[in-house]
Amino acid sequence: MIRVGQGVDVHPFKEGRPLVLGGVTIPHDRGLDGHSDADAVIHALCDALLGTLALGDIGHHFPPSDPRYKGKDSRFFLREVAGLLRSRGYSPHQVDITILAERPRISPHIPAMTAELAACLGIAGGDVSIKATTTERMGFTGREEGIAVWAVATVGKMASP
Ligand SMILES: Nc1ccn([C@@H]2O[C@H](COP(=O)(O)O)[C@@H](O)[C@H]2O)c(=O)n1
Ligand SMILES: C[C@@]1(CO)OP(=O)(O)OP(=O)(O)OC[C@H]1O
Repeated sequence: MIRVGQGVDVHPFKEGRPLVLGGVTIPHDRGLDGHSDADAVIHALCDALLGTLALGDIGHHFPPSDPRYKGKDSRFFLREVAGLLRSRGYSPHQVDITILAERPRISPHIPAMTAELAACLGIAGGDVSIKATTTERMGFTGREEGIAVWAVATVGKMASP
């Protein structure tokens, strides 16, 4: 049986922090603020994956009040979420992600991000779709106050051993 989940994450820009998206550090004059490395791509994807089995959200599993997650590489959260799904008999099948950002240009980094996410999830690169769009200078992303990410994921029941 196939199940579907969706997730959204938003982080504000902050000067003096690296910009990490999809497990990749992207050259830019500022990064995203957050308790972890603030990788909004991975956070939205974790929420989509958790949504497939109605398992709550990333903050429920990895509370921002927990000092263990301060500055944490978000690939850790993604691997943990994939493991949680597998422990319940489901594996990630396919993900589709849209990044809303006026700047920087995301498209040159999509191949590296795709490889990172596929490796964390144990799926083929062809099952990871990442897209980017500006919001034509409108709204908080258009004013470059932050970045927003939407993600959809499907998971499937694993064959019994
Ligand atoms: N931060 C971004 C935003 C967009 N792109 C790429 O540019 C194309 C055109 O974007 P529009 O917002 O004008 O539709 C889009 O198809 C993306 O491939 C990008 O790389 N980085
Ligand atoms: C990732 C966590 C980890 O403490 O913190 P943040 O980096 O602030 O990111 P957010 O998207 O607010 O999700 C909540 C937390 O799980």
